[in-house]
Amino acid sequence: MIVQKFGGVAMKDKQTRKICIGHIKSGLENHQNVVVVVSAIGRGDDPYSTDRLLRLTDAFIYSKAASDLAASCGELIASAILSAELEEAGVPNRILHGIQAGIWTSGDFGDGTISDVDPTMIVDSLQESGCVIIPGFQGINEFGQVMTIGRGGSDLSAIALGGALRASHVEFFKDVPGVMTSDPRFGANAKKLDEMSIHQLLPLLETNHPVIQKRAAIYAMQKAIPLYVRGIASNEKGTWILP
Ligand SMILES: Nc1ncnc2c1ncn2[C@@H]1O[C@H](COP(=O)(O)OP(=O)(O)O)[C@@H](O)[C@H]1O
Ligand SMILES: N[C@@H](CC(=O)OP(=O)(O)O)C(=O)O
Repeated sequence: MIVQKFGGVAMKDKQTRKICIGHIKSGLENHQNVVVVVSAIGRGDDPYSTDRLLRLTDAFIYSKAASDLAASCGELIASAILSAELEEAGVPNRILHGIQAGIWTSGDFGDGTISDVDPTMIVDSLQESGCVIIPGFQGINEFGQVMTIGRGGSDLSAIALGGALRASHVEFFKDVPGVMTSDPRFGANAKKLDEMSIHQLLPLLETNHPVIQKRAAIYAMQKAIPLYVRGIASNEKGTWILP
């Protein structure tokens, strides 16, 4: 089995989600079981993006718990939409969230830490349907409250699930063809790397907009989980990041 993670850009609209569904179908053909981790749709001012949800009221400064609950809805909405569009494309699937997904968190609202992953319900669901969708960026604390796990945290959700499920690897679908020598937005000379170690990746994550969340990469290094970063829009080979 593999874990596939689709971020806000991949989930942007029905056209891009059609491409995601093509990748999920290929994942199912090649690996039988696919756990799909999704982020909230779009970026910035897009209606259901994380930034937009966090701006729903300035009163969120008085309740981090309420702010986290609102932010977590972006990934829930994205999961529901992708689930329906997968069914439309003939791919049966299940969504698990909250306590069902077994991602336990601790620490501060807005920046929770994954303390444990209990994949029991995911494993059970995979027996019924090879495709299980998990909303990224969130977990449940010991009091049953929803917590988010830091911006870009769906990468961490995907990697933590990959570790707990012993996935052969975790795939990330990005708006770049793979990990490049530098952020291609800031220079045309950036070259795609075919393979690297997680250790070699870490310095490239010291930026405001890293290709993978740094905390997620460190988790993958500690748990020795192989990662594959590839472009959404093509079948061009991406970048293998090996532990
Ligand atoms: N070394 C790098 N190689 C490729 N992309 C990079 C690199 N450093 C930063 N990036 C940025 O990472 C972005 C992709 O990550 P991100 O937007 O977080 O994906 P997601 O949609 O999954 O959240 C690219 O658009 C690019 O600007
Ligand atoms: N939606 C959350 C979590 C996330 O990981 O998003 P993305 O995969 O689109 O970077 C955020 O914006 O921080």
